[in-house]
Amino acid sequence: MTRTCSLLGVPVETGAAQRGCTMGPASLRTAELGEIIAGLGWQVSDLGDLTVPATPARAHDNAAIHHLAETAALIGALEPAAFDAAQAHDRAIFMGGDHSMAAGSIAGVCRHAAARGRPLFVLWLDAHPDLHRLSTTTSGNLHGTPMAYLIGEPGFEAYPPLAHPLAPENICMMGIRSVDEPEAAHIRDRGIEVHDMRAIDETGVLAPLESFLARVRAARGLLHLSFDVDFLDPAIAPGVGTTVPGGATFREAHLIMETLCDSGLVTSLDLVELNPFLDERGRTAKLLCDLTASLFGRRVLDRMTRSF
Ligand SMILES: NC(=[NH2+])NCCC[C@H](N)C(=O)O
Ligand SMILES: [Mn+2]
Ligand SMILES: [Mn+2]
Repeated sequence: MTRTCSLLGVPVETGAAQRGCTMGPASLRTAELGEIIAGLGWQVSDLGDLTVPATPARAHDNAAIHHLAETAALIGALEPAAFDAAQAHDRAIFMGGDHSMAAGSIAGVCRHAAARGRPLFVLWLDAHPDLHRLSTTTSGNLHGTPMAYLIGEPGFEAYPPLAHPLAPENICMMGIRSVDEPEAAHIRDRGIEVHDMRAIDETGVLAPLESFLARVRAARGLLHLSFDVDFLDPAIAPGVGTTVPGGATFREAHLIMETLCDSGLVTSLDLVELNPFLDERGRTAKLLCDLTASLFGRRVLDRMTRSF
């Protein structure tokens, strides 16, 4: 039977410092994400873009925070949409949008996993852990907070209540190379598995990934991949507002996607932080499509000549 895959656009940029991520879903569609996945034998349904109801502004004790009400409304709208998409399709893709949306997509997928009686695991590919509480962010950019919310850190009363927190031991972060002190404290205290770029330089991506996948398999878990564009080196992926030098290479990223494909464990995916306003002739959008193709069964060596 043909396997099904849904695409949901989440055009939000209120969690970031710079504007532009609202164009992310359109850019991924222009780069033919849906057509590429369909070409690999999947039945693809584009669910269109999420609409988020307008809400009155809300203040917070932390005066740096901006767009709090918008972010809370986004999470409230995306959680049920993500739950429905995951329930109805074999794979669900959430096209961002800045990374604040992961608070809603992963919350919905967590509820879906719980409904199936399976634990949810998250592979977080990012330069940043996005583990700020509302009280610790100094930038006030709420794309720096979704992971803290999802693991049930305190102080998130302004966000929707979380029915199914994510177990910190079910998270694996790779590519991390920009961490603020309060985030480092959470990583230590909550025992989150983090492979920073130094570790990847030393071990490569395969060994830590395989051992995480073995844990997911042993627990009969569902696996969500949250892919922040700034995981990649800015030289190959310039279309993002929070570039950090020294990111993952083209080959490392494809190896991760192919290994995930072989595992058959990934059931949902965020593609976040794509900022087409900063991109160069669509090359970052095209690269994200190619990486997603590897996740859905394309072999990189078949298509090394594809130009972008
Ligand atoms: N999703 C992202 N790109 N997050 C970047 C966050 C950067 C920084 N830690 C902050 O809180 O402002
Ligand atoms: Mn991020
Ligand atoms: Mn990031």
